Amino acid sequence: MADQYLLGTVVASILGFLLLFVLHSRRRRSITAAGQGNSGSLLTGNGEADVIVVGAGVAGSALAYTLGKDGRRVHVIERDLSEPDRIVGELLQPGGFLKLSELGLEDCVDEIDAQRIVGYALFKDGKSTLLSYPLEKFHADVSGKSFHNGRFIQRMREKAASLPNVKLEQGTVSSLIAENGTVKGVVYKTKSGEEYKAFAPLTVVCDGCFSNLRRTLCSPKVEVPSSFVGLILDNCELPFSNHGHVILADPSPILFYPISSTEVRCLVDVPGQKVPSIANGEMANYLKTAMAPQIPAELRDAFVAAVDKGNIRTMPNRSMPAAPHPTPGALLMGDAFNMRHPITGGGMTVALSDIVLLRNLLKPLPDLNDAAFLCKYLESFYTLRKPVASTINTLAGALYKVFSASPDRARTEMRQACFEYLSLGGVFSTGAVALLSGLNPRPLSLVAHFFAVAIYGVGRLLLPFPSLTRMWLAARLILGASGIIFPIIKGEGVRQMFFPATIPAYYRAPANCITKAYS
Ligand SMILES: Cc1cc2nc3c(=O)[nH]c(=O)nc-3n(C[C@H](O)[C@H](O)[C@H](O)COP(=O)(O)OP(=O)(O)OC[C@H]3O[C@@H](n4cnc5c(N)ncnc54)[C@H](O)[C@@H]3O)c2cc1C
Repeated sequence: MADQYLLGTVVASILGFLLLFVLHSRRRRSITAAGQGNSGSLLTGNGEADVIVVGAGVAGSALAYTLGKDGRRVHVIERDLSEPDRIVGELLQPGGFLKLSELGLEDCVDEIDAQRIVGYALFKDGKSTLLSYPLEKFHADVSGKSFHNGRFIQRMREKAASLPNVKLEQGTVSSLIAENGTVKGVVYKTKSGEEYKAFAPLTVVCDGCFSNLRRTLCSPKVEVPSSFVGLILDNCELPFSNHGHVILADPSPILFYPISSTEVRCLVDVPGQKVPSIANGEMANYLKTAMAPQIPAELRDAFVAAVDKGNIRTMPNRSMPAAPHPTPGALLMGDAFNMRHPITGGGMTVALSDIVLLRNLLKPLPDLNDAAFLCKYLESFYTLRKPVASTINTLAGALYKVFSASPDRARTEMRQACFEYLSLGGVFSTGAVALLSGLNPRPLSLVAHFFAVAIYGVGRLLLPFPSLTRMWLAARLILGASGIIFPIIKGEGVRQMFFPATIPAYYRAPANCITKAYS
């Protein structure tokens, strides 16, 4: 009897101990309220987060919020949680704002002194033309938004971190953890130098244009056609308020747009891989002697004052077509995945559009644990994103070339034709601006407008009296236009860009896919 009593006590103690242990470890596993910079040790061990997001820039913070809102447990690891101060991502196109709204993040442009942008003013050889975004069909709030990039990102980080199932932690991810070709998580270091591992069924790498982690997940073919040199003009009035300003300068364009109620961002494009040195004054000299004379008179003094003030920043303009290696357990997003020349300010629109698509694809999945299935399932993501992403990418590459000066006479004619075509107004400018703004990113419309510009250029050359020289120039113009656009389209993938209908229905319909996979 005493033995039975003793045995009962031991069994009860063991059960009690096990129960306490389970309860304790469950509490440890729950993801802590975000934004507190909690120790990463809470999240080591498989299955404790559903998704790890590397990088909380534009893409990472928007993704963390949207997946968190859908009930996923998200662990975001960001190298630096302080407010970024950079010259990138300061003008969100109206199409990007619509995507931001779809994600429920539209209030992130509130209270940051963001400016409403309703179109562009294009300047060439002392003439200007206004190109309005076709916003008539949209709610009054919809427009382009320009702001300090860091303020916008902090708002999105705060919003993601306000969800109880999102943990936002400061740390630098050094590598992905892979087992038998499947990514299981990441290794990261905190600010104090401690190294941790975090595991999740899905790791989304959003570590931006200088990504160190993308190498195993894609074949990066990065090109750097030019750099932007950034200045801030204080307390100056733009010739056309609430408009982005594009100056078709020589050798390449200069942009102006407001980023707050008192500041105007100026980005001067410098072609090639190298920029004049800022340290020895070469840059200031270049800006004042070569660029300032090409700037509209209303802005020149403020431009020179900004150069003299000395806060000159540079950033390489990179382009990289998306070339993923679909890998179980991991995905690339944002600039780590795909880049285009920033002349059209399309990067954030593509990133946000990709996030909306990914969110929609993941929504019906009850869990993300079957890495092989998820990887196969998400192959559709790469195809479905093409019409939007490739249109914006192709337009950026093509417009940068057309807007840049060239010693080639045919290219000079194409540049002039483009300015005049856009100045025609009506369907000619609206169609092109609808593409640029991300409001109607359709590949066929892009090709139609591009060749309409070329044909307009041919008309300028041949009418009213064609000569042999002009006919030859017109032929070269058409060849030059084809030489600009077709290689970019080829890089983007012709079939996926123009024939998305050829995607097997299996991939296009998440619901079918799940029924199939789980039946
Ligand atoms: C000069 C220039 C101007 C531009 N202007 C515009 C514009 O006006 N409009 C527009 O739409 N687009 C613009 N773009 C493009 C736009 O900036 C990008 O498309 C956008 O910022 C991409 O977002 P992202 O989240 O991928 O990268 P980012 O916003 O750069 O975020 C990457 C994040 O990852 C973090 N990170 C990096 N490595 C690690 C690591 N190892 N571990 C943890 N965290 C890490 C970084 O700290 C950063 O916070 C511009 C680009 C350039 C170069």
